[in-house]
Amino acid sequence: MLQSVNFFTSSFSTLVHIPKPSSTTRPRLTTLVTMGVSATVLLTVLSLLILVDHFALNYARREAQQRLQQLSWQMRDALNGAVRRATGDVQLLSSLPGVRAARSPAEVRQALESLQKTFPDYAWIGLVNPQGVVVAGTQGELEGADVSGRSWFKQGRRALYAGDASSTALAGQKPLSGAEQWRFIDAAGPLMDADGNYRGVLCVRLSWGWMRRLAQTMLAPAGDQQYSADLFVVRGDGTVMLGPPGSEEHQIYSDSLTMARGGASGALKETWADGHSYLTGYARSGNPADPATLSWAILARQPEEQALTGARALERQILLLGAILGAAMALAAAIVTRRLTRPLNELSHTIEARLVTTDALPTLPAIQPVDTFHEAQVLSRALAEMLRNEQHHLDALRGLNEKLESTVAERTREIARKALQLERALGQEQSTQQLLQERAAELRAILDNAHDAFIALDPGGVVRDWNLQAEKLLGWKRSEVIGQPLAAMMLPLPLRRAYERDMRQLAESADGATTVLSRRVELALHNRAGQELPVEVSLAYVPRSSGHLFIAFLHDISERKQLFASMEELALRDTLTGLPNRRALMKTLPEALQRANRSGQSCAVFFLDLDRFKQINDRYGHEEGDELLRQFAQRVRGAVRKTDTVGRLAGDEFIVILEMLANDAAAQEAADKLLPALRQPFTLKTTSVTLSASLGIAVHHPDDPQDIEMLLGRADRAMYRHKQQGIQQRARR
Ligand SMILES: Nc1nc2c(ncn2[C@@H]2O[C@H](COP(=O)(O)OP(=O)(O)OP(=O)(O)O)[C@@H](O)[C@H]2O)c(=O)[nH]1
Repeated sequence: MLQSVNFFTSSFSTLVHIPKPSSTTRPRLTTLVTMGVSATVLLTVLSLLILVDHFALNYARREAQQRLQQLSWQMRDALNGAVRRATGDVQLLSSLPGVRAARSPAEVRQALESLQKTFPDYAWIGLVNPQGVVVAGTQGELEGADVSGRSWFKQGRRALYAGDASSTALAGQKPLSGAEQWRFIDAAGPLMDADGNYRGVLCVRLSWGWMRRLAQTMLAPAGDQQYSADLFVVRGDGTVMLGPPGSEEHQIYSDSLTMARGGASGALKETWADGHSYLTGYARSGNPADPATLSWAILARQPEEQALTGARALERQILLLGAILGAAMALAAAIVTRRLTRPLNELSHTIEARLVTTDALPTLPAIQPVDTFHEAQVLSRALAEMLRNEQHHLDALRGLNEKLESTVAERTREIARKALQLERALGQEQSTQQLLQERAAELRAILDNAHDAFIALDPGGVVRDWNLQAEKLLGWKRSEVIGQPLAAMMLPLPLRRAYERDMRQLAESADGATTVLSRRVELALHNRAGQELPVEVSLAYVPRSSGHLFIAFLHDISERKQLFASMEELALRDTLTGLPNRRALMKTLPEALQRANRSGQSCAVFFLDLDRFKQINDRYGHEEGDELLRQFAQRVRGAVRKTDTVGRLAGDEFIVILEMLANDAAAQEAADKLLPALRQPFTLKTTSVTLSASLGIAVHHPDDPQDIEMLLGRADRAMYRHKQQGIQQRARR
């Protein structure tokens, strides 16, 4: 039963299609807007931070690299300047008359020492004679020493030369005053007299301490503020000449070194052998083609993290500032949003309050307009208008509801009626179903007890049903054949093809089905043992919704066939003598003629007729006559070959068919043998008789026409002539 619906028990929210607000699951507009604005502000600040951070770091890195590059250039220029000054001083000395035309070593020494005073970092200045022995040296050092093996002496003989002197080169000699750790820069050049004659080699030895001080000055330009960078001066073989503690006298490898050696200058970021990342400025001093210069690499490096210290500090400041700014903006957004959405909130609260209080009231409460800003004003007025409309609709719906209730009641009664009808129909359906089941059981029983075998086939020739009689007749159990193709199981091969063709035709044409199905056909099937079984089949066609069905009743006709065969046998036998009768002879004789034609060997027909047989009948009675006929037949049968045919034509007339004759005379020979045998006495029941028979011969040659009437006629006429001769002979006697 359907329940009627009262619209006026449902709530106002249902009528105006506004679902009741769920404050626990749905966030308020204020919250959403505040969260949205805050998230936007935070995202903006964060993006700005990332961008500023990225650009600040890149800028700081570039700045640091430029500083380091400039540092390497300054060091390079300082080294070049020092070497130029030393070689220039060698040239200056060689041009001084006090040196070129000195009369004593003391005079030379004086000139040398006055030069040393102008630049205290000259550790030693000396003049060497052409043999390589120091003639004069500042403070008398090394005078008399043999320096012919030194590079600067060998190179300085030919042209201006600059090179470094290691401690090993001075091994075994006392260190020069002011020298630092046995390391110097040597500048040497030839000394020529006024006439251009070679007078020896001048050497200026620059202390390494000068270079170290220069490096310190560069790294601490303001004196108290140390620039946290390392300076490397690297000789051509990669050995550090000047560098941070622990690196000197060791070889280094880096990309910047390779670049500097190639003559390039610049700055890059690279990882050094200690695994740290450095920014490195690089440059090369001197010129490899000029022996008066030092072609060394100058590297200025700074750990990347140190180079970016300032940028990192800026990064932290921006982060802090951004966080404060973001929080402030989010707070501001929340305040502004709250103020903006306040009218909407008021409207929402008003509606919620109405929704809660007016559920069961027939009249809807009014909505007060909100005038705070335009959109809220429009919204509140629209809602108020909508509510007025809804009130009209409510009134209309009330009327409709009353109509609907009566309609629903009517429909409910209608449905109850239909349900009752359906129930009855179902009851009928059940009884029909039961009837059908009973019919099916009856049919099954009929089929199983039927005298004939029953087989049902689907359109594909597959067995669908098989009764008990079919099991007995053909040998297969029902369970074995259901679902199997019939033809493959029990039809001989030639029949199977015809069967399949017929099945196809039946399946394709309904007309074909009726023509085939209206007939009874005899078939020879194979049973389970493989024996041939003659059956008479009557077919029926059962159309169904899901594919038609062929049903066949098979009747065993073995007995009928045997009876028919024995009747046919009887019809061809003479009942008195047991010999083939006239009908049989009329079938046998054409076959014998055909065989003669095929084999090419003649055959012959004897026409035999008993002489005066009527008298036997008349004198001794018919029974004795019959007996005589029987014995006569046996005697003829015994006097010819087994392959020859002996038959009784009628009364006392007999026919003998002789086949496979070697020649025409053979027939006569057979007759000559037969006739004497027939003249022997016949012992009957009451008496013994002797008689004769007349015999006519007709020979059929292979090429003769196949005319049995003509052949029998010839034999008959010959017999007649023979009989006439017999009569005449008896008359003469
Ligand atoms: N007992 C007996 N007699 C038969 C049978 N069929 C025919 N006959 C008799 O055989 C006799 C045949 O006689 P015919 O054909 O006149 O000739 P026939 O007496 O032998 O004289 P010819 O042939 O001229 O020598 C008839 O009297 C028939 O009744 C039979 O089945 N049994």
